[in-house]
Amino acid sequence: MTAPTTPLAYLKGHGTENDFVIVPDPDNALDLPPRLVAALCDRRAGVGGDGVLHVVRSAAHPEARAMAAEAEWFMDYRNGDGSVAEMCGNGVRVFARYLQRAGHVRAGDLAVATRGGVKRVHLAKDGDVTVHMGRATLPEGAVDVTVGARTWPAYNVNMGNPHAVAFVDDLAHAGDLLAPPPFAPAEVYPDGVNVEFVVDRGPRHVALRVHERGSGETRSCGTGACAVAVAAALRDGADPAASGTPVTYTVDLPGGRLVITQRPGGEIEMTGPAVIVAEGVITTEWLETAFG
Ligand SMILES: N[C@@H](CCC[C@H](N)C(=O)O)C(=O)O
Repeated sequence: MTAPTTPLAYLKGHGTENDFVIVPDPDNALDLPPRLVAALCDRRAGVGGDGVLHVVRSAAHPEARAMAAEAEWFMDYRNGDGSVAEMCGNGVRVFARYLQRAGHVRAGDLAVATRGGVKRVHLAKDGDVTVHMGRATLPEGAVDVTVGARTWPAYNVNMGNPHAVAFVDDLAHAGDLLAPPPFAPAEVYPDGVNVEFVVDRGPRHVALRVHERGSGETRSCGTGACAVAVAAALRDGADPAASGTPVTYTVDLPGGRLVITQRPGGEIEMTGPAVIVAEGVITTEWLETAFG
């Protein structure tokens, strides 16, 4: 793998305004060091985005080779600071939309390999995209999240990546979210955590703000919306396994709306939009500066 030194094709996309720089690289020929990812995501000196979707054939990537028989394409997701994350729910929808646009897949059902396992996706040609996100896990142990003088107990929900979900009276209580909200005990999330602040909007309808690990406050987080739906169902005593019926929450985020359904077997589905905004070329001059 080599760091790119010739013009680099990219696209820009978003899902409920969680925005991504998409870098197609089917043969995994590019080295994308954290510094380059962070430079691409820079909103003033780069393209701008909450993260990078590196599009690679599963067979060409050491982390995805074992999934190649099930899913031809691997979403190598990176946060805006260049760090690697296990999963990105909005990213998977945008990734699928890119594959459709590039002619790699048709509308309908497909599979995408991620570090969080293979995700089944249903892709409508001009409509929303549904991702089968798998089951949440609920690691043991109480967690508190603090902003200023306020501290809340949080639900610890893992969607392949870690989330701390705090129900608050007012989304403004989350403050400016310019830094990761402190949590305790520190050892619960040794690799950091995504933190969601949630208010009720009505029956099975919530709204949230999120501070994402590695990206800061974003306009949406798909895994975060799923974690919030799981936490809300626990709080509300809405157990799909016990009732034998699916439980659906509407989740409003600053950048749009996601609909999250938990099936009786625990499987979670997320539905929402996925948009390709632009495509272009990163110049050699800029790449030299980014590596300079
Ligand atoms: N925005 C994503 C989550 C991206 C990864 C997250 N920041 C992490 O580090 O776990 C989503 O839509 O799920």
